[in-house]
Amino acid sequence: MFTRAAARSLAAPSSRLFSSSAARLHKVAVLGAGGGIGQPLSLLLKSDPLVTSLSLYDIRGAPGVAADVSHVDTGSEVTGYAADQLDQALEGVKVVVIPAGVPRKPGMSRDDLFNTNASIVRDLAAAVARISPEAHILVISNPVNSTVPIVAGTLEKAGVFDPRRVFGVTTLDVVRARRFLSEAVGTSPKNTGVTVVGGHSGPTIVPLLSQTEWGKQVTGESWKKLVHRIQFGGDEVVKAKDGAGSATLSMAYAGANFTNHLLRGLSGEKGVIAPTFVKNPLYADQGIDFFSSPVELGVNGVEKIHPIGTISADEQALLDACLPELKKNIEKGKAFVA
Ligand SMILES: NC(=O)c1ccc[n+]([C@@H]2O[C@H](COP(=O)([O-])OP(=O)(O)OC[C@H]3O[C@@H](n4cnc5c(N)ncnc54)[C@H](O)[C@@H]3O)[C@@H](O)[C@H]2O)c1
Ligand SMILES: O=C(O)C[C@H](O)C(=O)O
Repeated sequence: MFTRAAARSLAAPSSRLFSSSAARLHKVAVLGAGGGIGQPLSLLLKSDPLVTSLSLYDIRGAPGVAADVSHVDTGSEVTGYAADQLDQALEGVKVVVIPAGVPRKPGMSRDDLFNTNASIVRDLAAAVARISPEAHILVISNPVNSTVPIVAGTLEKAGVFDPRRVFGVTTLDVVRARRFLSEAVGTSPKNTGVTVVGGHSGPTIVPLLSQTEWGKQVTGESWKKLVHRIQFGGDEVVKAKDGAGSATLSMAYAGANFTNHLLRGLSGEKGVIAPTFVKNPLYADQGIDFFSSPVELGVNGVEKIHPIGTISADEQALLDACLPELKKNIEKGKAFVA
């Protein structure tokens, strides 16, 4: 289960950022570094002492972002790569974070992004398979429920898929759940752990509020409203940005946080647990072989997938609504690669 200690560490990346563990070399690439997420994410990764080298790639603007970020006074080297330099950008990388692709506008679902983003993600994954087949890939581009199976399928076709090394970044759902629950019950988000399982879109986002002492305090209509806000927090931002895109700054925070967790696991730290959307046996017997649940991260990536634990009848109903939608999204991604 997602322990309270692990929950606390998820909310406190900055305190961890400067308490380095093992001195390993971690070259991290950001593909889509010139974008709304890519730029602040690159800045946050430059501040992470576990990142020793940062490789920034985009079809436009990455060398400029790299020049800017490289002046920040931390130890890592930063290099920017132009559109025709993808292969160079991927040389020797340990971790590849992918926020490349188009964001939503009001009125769109994440699935509406599929037609554009599926091929972007597939082509980037194919390049990773060729140049750095042992890299860990963190997928941010939406729709995550489909883009992760696309990345996995692309690596599989290239003969280099290792389920321990492909992750859908669902951390923003956890970040929102902690923030919104802490607002509702008057606690500090740092002490308000929440496990969120399932996928990353509306009804596939399943917060397990009953598993915490604070979450249990929220019942009836308040529970329904809180769950709705966690599931549809992305829409709140899309609406407020009014055509200028979706969450970028909170996503960069969440993406840097999850990357830090992975790097800590890769560095040999024990007990690093975070929910993430991975190849997952929990519901595989129902044809759902990707699922987000608390995952222990270790020197090889996914070390152990934890079960979701005891849930309430209301949460079971959320899960029942999640699974068929998730299955459809996963199958769509797989069919695209096939
Ligand atoms: N997982 C999550 O929780 C989460 C949260 C927020 C946004 N997102 C998703 O992240 C993606 C990016 O959002 P954004 O707001 O940064 O968009 P953006 O348009 O601001 O930036 C996207 C960047 O990707 C680049 N790009 C496009 N094709 C590329 C390619 N083939 N190779 C490299 N770079 C390429 C663009 O040039 C651009 O700089 C969207 O799909 C969005 O839906 C996911
Ligand atoms: O809502 C979006 O489209 C972006 C992202 O998935 C989010 O949850 O903010």
